[in-house]
Amino acid sequence: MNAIEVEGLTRRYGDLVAVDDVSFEVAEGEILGLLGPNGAGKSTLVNTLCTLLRPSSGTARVAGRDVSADPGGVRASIGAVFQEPALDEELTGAENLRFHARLYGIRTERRRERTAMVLELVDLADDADKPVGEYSGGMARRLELARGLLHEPDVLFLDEPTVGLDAGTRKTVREYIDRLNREAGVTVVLTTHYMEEADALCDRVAIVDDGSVVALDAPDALKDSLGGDVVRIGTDDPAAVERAVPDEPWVRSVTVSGDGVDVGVDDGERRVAALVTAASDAAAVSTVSVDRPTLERVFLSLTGRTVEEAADSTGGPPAAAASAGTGGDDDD
Ligand SMILES: Nc1ncnc2c1ncn2[C@@H]1O[C@H](COP(=O)(O)OP(=O)(O)OP(=O)(O)O)[C@@H](O)[C@H]1O
Repeated sequence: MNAIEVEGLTRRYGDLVAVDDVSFEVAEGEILGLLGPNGAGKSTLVNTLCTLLRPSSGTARVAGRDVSADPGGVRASIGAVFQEPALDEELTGAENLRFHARLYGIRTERRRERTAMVLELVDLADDADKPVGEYSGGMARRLELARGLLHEPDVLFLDEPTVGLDAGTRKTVREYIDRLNREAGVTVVLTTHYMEEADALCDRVAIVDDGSVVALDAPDALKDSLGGDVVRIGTDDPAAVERAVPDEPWVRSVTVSGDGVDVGVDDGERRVAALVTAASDAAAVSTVSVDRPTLERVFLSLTGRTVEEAADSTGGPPAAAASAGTGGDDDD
């Protein structure tokens, strides 16, 4: 069964169409990333699936329940971690969880068991009795992930789960998300504007731009759609190197540029030695590099804009967009 089925979903704010006729499915146990610049419509889409916003038109089923007809059923089946932290800093980690468990009507005897289990899952058992005010940003985010799992949801929604964390902590939080998915078997839908996060964590990535899903596939498949890797061979005789490129099925394209030759190949790292050997027989080779396609380049080829330009045009904050634009691990 699919964990999520979205059909023709549209959500407007007045005249503004924030989510525009979107359709997709998420399989049980999958990690789906919604990747796009600030203002693309990711939060609106997630909030609609979480029943915080009503669809303007179209349908969505989450864990087998329709968001419009059975919002209560959807809420009971999902966990959610939003951008704004929602922990009580004066309570300890364990108290925060027990409070949340009561809100969800988890029975007293089960409460203790579930709390211990989720704290273990995010490695916070030893810090359970510290006030959350004394937690680091990464620990607090891990506690939020644990809280989202307390009532054993089928689907966990995470809106920018690592935003505002430093690069090292982001990596750790990602590892926990991966672990929750594998060990708790929960389907995860997360929004992100970090290219490398989508690439590293998600089984499939939906690229969202201007309210639409413009592509949805596994990260490698999205990158492969660009035509593989490019081996760049620097030389002062590009014409000779061009002629020397072997006539093999794995060579997809050969392009001469001013000071070198770009060879499009299926698997750059495996082919680079053969290409350099052939090129060196024909001319002096000065530099060699392998350029792998990135999700950033996928975004550019699909939308004609970089993520940075797209965020500027939708009014997103430039600082966040800039870090997405480089795909780097710099802080927000
Ligand atoms: N409550 C609202 N009222 C009016 N317009 C809104 C509202 N919330 C969002 N929007 C607009 O809808 C569009 C999509 O916003 P949304 O927050 O869903 O994008 P996003 O991709 O999640 O970006 P971010 O990561 O910055 O939250 C934007 O143009 C935004 O300005």
